[in-house]
Amino acid sequence: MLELKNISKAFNHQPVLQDINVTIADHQTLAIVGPSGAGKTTLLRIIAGLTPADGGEFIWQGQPTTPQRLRKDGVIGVVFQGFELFPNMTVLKNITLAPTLQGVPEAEAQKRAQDLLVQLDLPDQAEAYPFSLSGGQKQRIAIARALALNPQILLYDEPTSALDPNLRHSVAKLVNRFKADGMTQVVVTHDMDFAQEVADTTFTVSKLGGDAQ
Ligand SMILES: Nc1ncnc2c1ncn2[C@@H]1O[C@H](COP(=O)(O)OP(=O)(O)OP(=O)(O)O)[C@@H](O)[C@H]1O
Repeated sequence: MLELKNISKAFNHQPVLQDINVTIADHQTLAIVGPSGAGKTTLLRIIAGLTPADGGEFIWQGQPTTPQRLRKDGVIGVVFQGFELFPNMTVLKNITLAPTLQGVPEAEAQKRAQDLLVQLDLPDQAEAYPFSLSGGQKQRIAIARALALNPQILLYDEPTSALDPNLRHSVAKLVNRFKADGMTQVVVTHDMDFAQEVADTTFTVSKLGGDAQ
């Protein structure tokens, strides 16, 4: 369980998040929803250790921690909204790069990547480059890349927004399949139908400080 207590964040003295208290329960899916500009992505980036909070506490399995430490320890994996695959690398290399940089032997990283590709229904794409893949395939590669580091919490930023609307249900099925396998997941989304399909708990971020300038 990861607890966030009194998390706050401002950009240019404009408060975006104030006193956010939310618990990410083990083996469940938390949906973070709220209006555009409310700070959903900012909250996800704070949890991922990509944006520092201005204040607040993080408690992981009962112990105080920081998101930067969780990220360093491989607790958290992130699937970015635009997938952010490396365009000059094959699918296989996209998935094995981070584990090999962390010292996992190449052969072992490749074996895990191949297993993930099978699991995600992309067994024949290992040597393909991202440009040749559909949006749905790119997303599954981005998920495989995040899973390659064996995270305990998987975060997704707007997983349906870059996809054809009719893929929404297949993404929801995937998220629910991971949950059945015991994964803890956090999904930032503005898509309430999607949130309803996947979430055990929904956390609404309210808009502070008016519209972005
Ligand atoms: N790096 C930054 N520098 C300055 N302002 C930022 C930065 N990142 C986000 N903001 C501002 O913080 C506010 C919240 O942005 P954020 O992207 O977290 O909202 P969101 O709820 O995810 O919105 P959307 O649903 O439109 O993606 C916005 O006003 C945005 O302009």
